[in-house]
Amino acid sequence: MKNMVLIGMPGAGKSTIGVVLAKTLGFTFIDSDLVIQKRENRLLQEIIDDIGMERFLDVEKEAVLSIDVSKSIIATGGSVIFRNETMKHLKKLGDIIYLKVSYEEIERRVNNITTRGIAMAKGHTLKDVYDQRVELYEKYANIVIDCDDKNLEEIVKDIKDSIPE
Ligand SMILES: Nc1ncnc2c1ncn2[C@@H]1O[C@H](COP(=O)(O)OP(=O)(O)O)[C@@H](O)[C@H]1O
Ligand SMILES: O=C(O)C1=C[C@@H](OP(=O)(O)O)[C@@H](O)[C@H](O)C1
Ligand SMILES: [Mg+2]
Repeated sequence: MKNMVLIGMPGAGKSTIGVVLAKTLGFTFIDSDLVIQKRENRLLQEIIDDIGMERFLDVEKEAVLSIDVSKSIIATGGSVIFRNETMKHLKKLGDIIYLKVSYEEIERRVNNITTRGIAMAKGHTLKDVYDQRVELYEKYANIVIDCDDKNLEEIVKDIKDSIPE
């Protein structure tokens, strides 16, 4: 059975919503960030600090390519859209669902950009990251869920309602 893949900005809710969605559908939950951390045996921020953004994206790619599952919700990291090969693999696994959240709301939620592990170019602000990524999230998604002003339960319902039969 097909999987559902959640994409979107850091702080969009991929990990928190993904686990609840999986539970209500009877699916398995996978967070690609945890796959990376287990393979590398260290935290995301430590990897990014050590090898830099570009090589982190390759580490992320290899971790995602190792995911071969069915009937699962896959929460990805926000930077997953930067490697086309990574996204091709995820597309093969299932529907790509973009959790769309306004910049203002992301800014409210993400107040630890230097420690929560964001793959961003030197000198870039969170706004630069947002503006650069939005079109990529939209390009790869086949389902877009507007998440502003909605609680977790409402978003889970919207995702379930959006799934093609
Ligand atoms: N719909 C929502 N409304 C308000 N806060 C939310 C919502 N979804 C997630 N959050 C909060 O945003 C933060 C980041 O969520 P997280 O699932 O870690 O995002 P991601 O995995 O996309 O980076 C968490 O503190 C979470 O409680
Ligand atoms: O957006 C990013 O650059 C990243 C987001 C993180 O995941 P979340 O989106 O779950 O925070 C994680 O994959 C990594 O540290 C890079
Ligand atoms: Mg997450």
